[in-house]
Amino acid sequence: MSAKHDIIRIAILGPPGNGKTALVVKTVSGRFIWNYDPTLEFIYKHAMVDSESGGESKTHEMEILDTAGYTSSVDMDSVQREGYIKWADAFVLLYSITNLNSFEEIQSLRAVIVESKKLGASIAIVGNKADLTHLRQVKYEAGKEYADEHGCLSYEISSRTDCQGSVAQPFIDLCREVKAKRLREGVRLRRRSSASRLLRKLIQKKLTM
Ligand SMILES: Nc1nc2c(ncn2[C@@H]2O[C@H](COP(=O)(O)OP(=O)(O)OP(=O)(O)O)[C@@H](O)[C@H]2O)c(=O)[nH]1
Repeated sequence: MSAKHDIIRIAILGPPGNGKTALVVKTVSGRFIWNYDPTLEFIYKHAMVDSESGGESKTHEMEILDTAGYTSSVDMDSVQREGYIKWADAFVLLYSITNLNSFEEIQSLRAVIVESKKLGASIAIVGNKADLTHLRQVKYEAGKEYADEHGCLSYEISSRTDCQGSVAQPFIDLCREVKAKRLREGVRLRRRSSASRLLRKLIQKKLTM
């Protein structure tokens, strides 16, 4: 069993009806389901094999929170939203390419997350329902440009038709990013504590001279 700090917590946020539950169900079970209870909120525990991570395959253990049952980020209880943001290491902000409002909505959500997560959040901007191109309201370039501009990962997916496993990619990439950040942070903290140990020794030496 892995240590608790190896588990990556990912919250899926976004306005309703754009496929948060469909995405998480597809990712963890490989199945697409048409109808869900919109008021349910779940945490799914999942392990995902990452075969491209540095040659040998690695497993990412994650908890995925499917948030549900609110009508917009403005309506979402701010305490509840703060709770989600505090809980998560990384975020999937999900909009539908067929719904321009949903794209605007996730931009407000990103701003709230960035404001709250002082240490920097790992965020994937994900456009769902890519199978419905005839109903497209958000251009591929618009999603990509927005994500690039704000240092986020970006994807277009279809939870319905995906059969290549690409719905899993945002989760794998977020896990890689969070693990790399933790590694860098660990090295920085170790460096800082050995530097302060050295400083303490020098001061002690000076005092005893
Ligand atoms: N065509 C198509 N339909 C999708 C896709 N993903 C989800 N849907 C449909 O969109 C509707 C809403 O999906 P949900 O997964 O319930 O959306 P949600 O964001 O979880 O909604 P709330 O739980 O109300 O917040 C359902 O009818 C899904 O079947 C997709 O990639 N393509």
